[in-house]
Amino acid sequence: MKFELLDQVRTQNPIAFNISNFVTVQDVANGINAIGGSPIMSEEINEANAMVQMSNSVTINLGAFTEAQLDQIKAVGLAAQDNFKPVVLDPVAVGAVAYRLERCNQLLDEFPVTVIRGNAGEVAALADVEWQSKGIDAGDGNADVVAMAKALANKRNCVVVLSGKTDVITDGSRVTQVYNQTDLFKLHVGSGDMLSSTIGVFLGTGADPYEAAQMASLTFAVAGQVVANKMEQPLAGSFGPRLIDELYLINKSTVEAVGDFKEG
Ligand SMILES: Nc1ncnc2c1ncn2[C@@H]1O[C@H](COP(=O)(O)OP(=O)(O)OP(=O)(O)O)[C@@H](O)[C@H]1O
Ligand SMILES: Cc1ncsc1CCO
Ligand SMILES: [Mg+2]
Repeated sequence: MKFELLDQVRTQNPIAFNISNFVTVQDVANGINAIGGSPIMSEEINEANAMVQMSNSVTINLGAFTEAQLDQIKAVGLAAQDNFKPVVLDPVAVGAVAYRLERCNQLLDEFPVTVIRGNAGEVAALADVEWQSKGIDAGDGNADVVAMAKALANKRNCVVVLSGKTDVITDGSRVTQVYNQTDLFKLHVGSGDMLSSTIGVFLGTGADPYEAAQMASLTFAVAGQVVANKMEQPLAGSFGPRLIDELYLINKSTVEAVGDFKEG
């Protein structure tokens, strides 16, 4: 685990370009700022090239895209490819809506992505594995989550972060599992979006994508667990702002001390 990547994020303050969704954009922007990145959002195709060129990474969240916006998303993806900028893709609810799955797979055919971050239902859908997704949530299934994360990583030649009670990070051969967690993540809509954009910030340091995804996932999970442990009462409404505070306060020593993971 490259714990020092957290310090690198703070020193470099990478510009993290996000195509976000209107539901969670504020939490995503503040989360990026708190961990040490510099967020910028845009939905305008005419500035797609400029946005990508000035940014250190791109995070594409498919939470609430429209058909019209797909042209911008494709332009951004192709610009990232041309400019060697890492891309995180968050395939929101592709396991629950066939239209989303079709458009997401089309995008993945059109440009390469560095990391796909989704819940089990989303990863299953992209890996063609049987699973019962539920809206934006993971839903239920019996498939082996490590196997399907690896299958997707190999299919799309990228790193996959499959989030859940345990987070699975894989490049198709290596697998890391992060055990830190709190149920409060599930009560805060957009925890997953924030995890994806946090991965984008770590990728913006120029670090190896697998190592960046590992350390971003561990830092985010530890931050949530630290907040939950400090809360007098586990309340959904105050978890969100306190998570942003902890993303600001968290340091390498805390992640090293509290981090609970297995690398393989
Ligand atoms: N069952 C669970 N118990 C504890 N933590 C969880 C659980 N499921 C997910 N998490 C944590 O919640 C965070 C967000 O992951 P999740 O899988 O909920 O993403 P998501 O479904 O895309 O969320 P959202 O739609 O709210 O953005 C991750 O840090 C993950 O570790
Ligand atoms: C609730 C919701 N609907 C579309 S995106 C989103 C936020 C979680 O990604
Ligand atoms: Mg999600």
